[in-house]
Amino acid sequence: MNSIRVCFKQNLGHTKFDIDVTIPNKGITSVFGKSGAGKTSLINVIAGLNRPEQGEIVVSGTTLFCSETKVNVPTHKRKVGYVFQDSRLFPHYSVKGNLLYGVTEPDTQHFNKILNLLDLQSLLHRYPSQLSGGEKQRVAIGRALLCKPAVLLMDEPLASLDMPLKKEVLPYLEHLAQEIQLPIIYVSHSLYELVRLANHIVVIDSGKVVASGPLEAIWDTPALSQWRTSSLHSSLFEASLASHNKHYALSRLKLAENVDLWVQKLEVPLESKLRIQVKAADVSISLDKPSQTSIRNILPSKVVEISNQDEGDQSRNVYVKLELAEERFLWAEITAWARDELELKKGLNVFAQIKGVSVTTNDIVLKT
Ligand SMILES: Nc1ncnc2c1ncn2[C@@H]1O[C@H](COP(=O)(O)OP(=O)(O)OP(=O)(O)O)[C@@H](O)[C@H]1O
Repeated sequence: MNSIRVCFKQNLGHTKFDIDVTIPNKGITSVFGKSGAGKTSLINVIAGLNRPEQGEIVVSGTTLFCSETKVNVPTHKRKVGYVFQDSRLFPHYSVKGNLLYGVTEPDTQHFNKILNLLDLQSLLHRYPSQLSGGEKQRVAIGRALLCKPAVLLMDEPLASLDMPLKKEVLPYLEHLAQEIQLPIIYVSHSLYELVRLANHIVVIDSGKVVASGPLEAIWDTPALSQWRTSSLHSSLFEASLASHNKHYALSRLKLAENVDLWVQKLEVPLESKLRIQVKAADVSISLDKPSQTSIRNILPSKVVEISNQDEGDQSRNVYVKLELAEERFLWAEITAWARDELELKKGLNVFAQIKGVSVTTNDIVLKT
């Protein structure tokens, strides 16, 4: 009942799709994978734009497609909102006309809520040709939401925007995910968008699901690690805001029982749930507990893995995986020289050090 089940088999061109995945019925699920992996085809099956040869699609207890019982709800009756890469607004309709297109039962309260969420009031009387790319996408999202869908499908909605415009639209998407009780399935191949937006991730390759789960759990698996360049090598944590130190403008985040991290002060309420990204390059390792140091975060941990950035090249930096608590791992990037001098090996107890100033608000995303 409280999930979205997508199970189907279909041959499209050279790709043999064989998908069987269950997606949570809330928050943002990112469908992630390289170009041609099958991301768009997956959401098109949910929307009814692709009809699979075999399978079952169920959204919140409603069967949209079942090959066995011959159910195939037509697209316009599926209660599915769809936002494409390009906004696909009607050029001869004003923003208001575009927003209300497809609305069968007017609901002023809902209309005003969506206008506020996406900040569309001042655009209502403009025409698409008078809007920026980011504004067009906000209107397209509003139009999809005004039809009161049971699920919102978004196919790389930021792909056609350049970085400044992406940054302009992203906060709206973050805000939307917190404010509307609606599952969003978000196709992307951007790690940046993934970290900012996704609660859950489904990684697709050649028409098959290679990983599915909460982002923090999948982040460290081979399904995603192959996407990370060395500058993006990092650890992801779910954390809650435990306290503020107003005097020193710092906030304390709880990563696990007895594992706290001081970061630059965050303007969010206590106990907020956050996602935090700690770059491996900002973590150093000490064998003894440093006593007189400027570094605020000194976390007892154990070495569980040492991997080379480039196997066989001993001169390069290495990545050390440290266990902070059960199922809480932190990556440190150090030189091969430091690894040898500290005689690091699996099972060794060490201290991880992270500067309080190295984790900034850019590395922290509010989840609730
Ligand atoms: N209607 C179709 N007919 C034939 N082949 C198709 C059709 N739709 C998709 N395919 C093939 O299925 C594969 C997956 O395509 P899809 O568009 O779903 O990938 P994608 O992951 O969304 O890619 P991109 O990120 O480039 O949009 C590709 O090899 C594509 O050529």
